[in-house]
Amino acid sequence: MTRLGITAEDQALADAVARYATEAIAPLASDIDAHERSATCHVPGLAALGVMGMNLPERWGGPGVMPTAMLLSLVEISRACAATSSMIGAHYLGTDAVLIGGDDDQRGRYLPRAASGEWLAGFALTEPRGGSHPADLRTRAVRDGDRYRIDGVKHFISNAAEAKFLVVFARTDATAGARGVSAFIVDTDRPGVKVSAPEKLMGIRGGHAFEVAFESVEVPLANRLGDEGSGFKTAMKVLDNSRLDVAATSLGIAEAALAAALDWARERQVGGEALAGKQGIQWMLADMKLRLEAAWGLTMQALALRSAGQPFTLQSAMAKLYASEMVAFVADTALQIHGGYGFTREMPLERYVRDARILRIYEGSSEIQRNIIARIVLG
Ligand SMILES: CC(C)(COP(=O)(O)OP(=O)(O)OC[C@H]1O[C@@H](n2cnc3c(N)ncnc32)[C@H](O)[C@@H]1OP(=O)(O)O)[C@@H](O)C(=O)NCCC(=O)NCCSC(=O)CCS(=O)O
Repeated sequence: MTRLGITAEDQALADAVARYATEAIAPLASDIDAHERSATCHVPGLAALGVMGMNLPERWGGPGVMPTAMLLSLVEISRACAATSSMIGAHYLGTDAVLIGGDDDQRGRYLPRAASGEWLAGFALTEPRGGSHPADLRTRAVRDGDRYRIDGVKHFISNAAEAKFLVVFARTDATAGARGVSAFIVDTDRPGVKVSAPEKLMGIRGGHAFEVAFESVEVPLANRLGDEGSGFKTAMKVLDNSRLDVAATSLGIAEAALAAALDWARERQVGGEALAGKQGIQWMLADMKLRLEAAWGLTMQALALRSAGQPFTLQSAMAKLYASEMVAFVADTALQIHGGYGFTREMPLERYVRDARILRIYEGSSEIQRNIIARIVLG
């Protein structure tokens, strides 16, 4: 379907990613899910297409494309395998943090090798005692001359076991709330970095997430991103971006679920008539399409503002909230249309439903998005 606001160049890139996703990613999606295999097996192929650095400008190793091309690519990847998209999203969280919060020395040391797929990145903000209110985080970074010593525990950190580096948010001032949080690039091979076994997840099972303990981990001053106390704002800016990646994942799963439901409705015969001939099914399909298109609209609006360099916190929160709730409805309704077959693991519908569930939770739950929206509209 033609969408306004997409250039021929963006579309051509997304089409190349779509071909790769269909040929190389989709055939492995069910196996990755069933055996909880890491979706990082796709990193070399994705890097060759420029996807691992699509959030980065050419100067730092990216292909230098607009955010729209990146979003369309994530939609295509999610249509094939949401776990792969989630793994890429976590990589973008880490590299966006270096791009946004770092200086040119840090960008030069880390970003080109992340864009080439040689190094995987992650983003360590969430802690076991809470993820929704990161201003309360307890991980500490204590300065000692030209280095910091980091102690604390982070939870649900995607990519951690395979990441070359994590951007870790830690408290440098115990009394300053959000203004007491600083961000650090931590190489995961530093002594004292301990990564747990992967969590047992309901969905996106190939997007592995871990608890990571930091036990007196020494980090050079040269790896602090920005000034002391600037880490919270860096995290918030990164999350403005990443919530659109979650919207893209939602769109991709929903596109796949709707396509499956349409095929099934056309082919499945009940009482000598295709399901598609029944008004009850038609109304389900109409509601799915309606909500999917509304989510596209909100996402493209947020992207247009982001591309224009304008504030888009509100639009990003609305796109993430609406798209992640939309895909829950679309995936569940697609499964319903498939009846008992949709409930089997022979078909991808149950995977779509499971994969979609996290999208209402991570990178700010639906409730957090509502808080952000309400705060902004109330002024
Ligand atoms: C809901 C929250 C936004 C509320 O935050 P706070 O109330 O604690 O902080 P504020 O007072 O609003 O802001 C403090 C400070 O930061 C500035 N700020 C806030 N938002 C932005 C922004 N979007 N861009 C730039 N700056 C921002 C604000 O102006 C203040 O600055 P001053 O001090 O006044 O100068 C927040 O708690 C929130 O977003 N919570 C959700 C956290 C979340 O999404 N966690 C998920 C982590 S990542 C993940 O889940 C995936 C991990 S992975 O897959 O490995």
